[in-house]
Amino acid sequence: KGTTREQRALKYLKEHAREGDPDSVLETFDEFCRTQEWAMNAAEEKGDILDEIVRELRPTTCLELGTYCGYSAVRIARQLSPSARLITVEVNPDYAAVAREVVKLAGLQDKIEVINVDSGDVIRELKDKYDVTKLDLVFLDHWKYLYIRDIKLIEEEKLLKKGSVVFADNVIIPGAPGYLEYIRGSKNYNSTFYSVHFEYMDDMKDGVEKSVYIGDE
Ligand SMILES: O=C(NCCO)c1cc(-c2ccc(F)cc2)cc(O)c1O
Ligand SMILES: [Mg+2]
Repeated sequence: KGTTREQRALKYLKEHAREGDPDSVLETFDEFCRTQEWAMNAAEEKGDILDEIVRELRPTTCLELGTYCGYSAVRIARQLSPSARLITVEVNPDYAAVAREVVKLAGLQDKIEVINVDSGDVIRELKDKYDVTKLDLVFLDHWKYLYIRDIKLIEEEKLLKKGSVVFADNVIIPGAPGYLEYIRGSKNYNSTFYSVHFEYMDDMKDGVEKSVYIGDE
């Protein structure tokens, strides 16, 4: 076909979603994944939990690791207040290119910055290069073996404050080696596990973990 699944998804969104309408982009993306081709978006059930976290937390500065096509970036940013923003990091250039288009289609390019780098490099630069003081919300959804490395980097950089939320996808499928043990064993977090369906698969169970930072700043 010469096109990638992500490019086919973008084409479908451009043809079927209402431009400038984030809700329409998300609904259309879910429809694509249920009727045309599966994709590793956070999807409806995980998305509803993410929506609730954003509504309750009212974050000013959000960091997402693992943009993919921008589904969860749009999901987060559509509820952000006017001055709030989301920095989303994607190491794969093809995914980042599609994500930028999806963000633009949703009309959220003023709230979302897609950065095509390795998460380990950008976390060290957030304060100096990206003008970040503290992170109110972190969404971990990138390579699963990097969750543990990157949460330790985020702590090392003192980017969390009391009440900051770290939300992790896929803690069951594929699982994030060492992450659950680390975060649940740490006195600096209060963690809650949510049993959810794996994206677009009503007969498969995954899990997400919400951890509230209560440690020293
Ligand atoms: O690797 C993932 N994300 C980082 C790369 O962008 C990822 C993978 C899967 C998945 C895929 C294939 C399968 F068979 C099982 C799990 C699901 C997800 O939600 C994910 O976030
Ligand atoms: Mg995921």
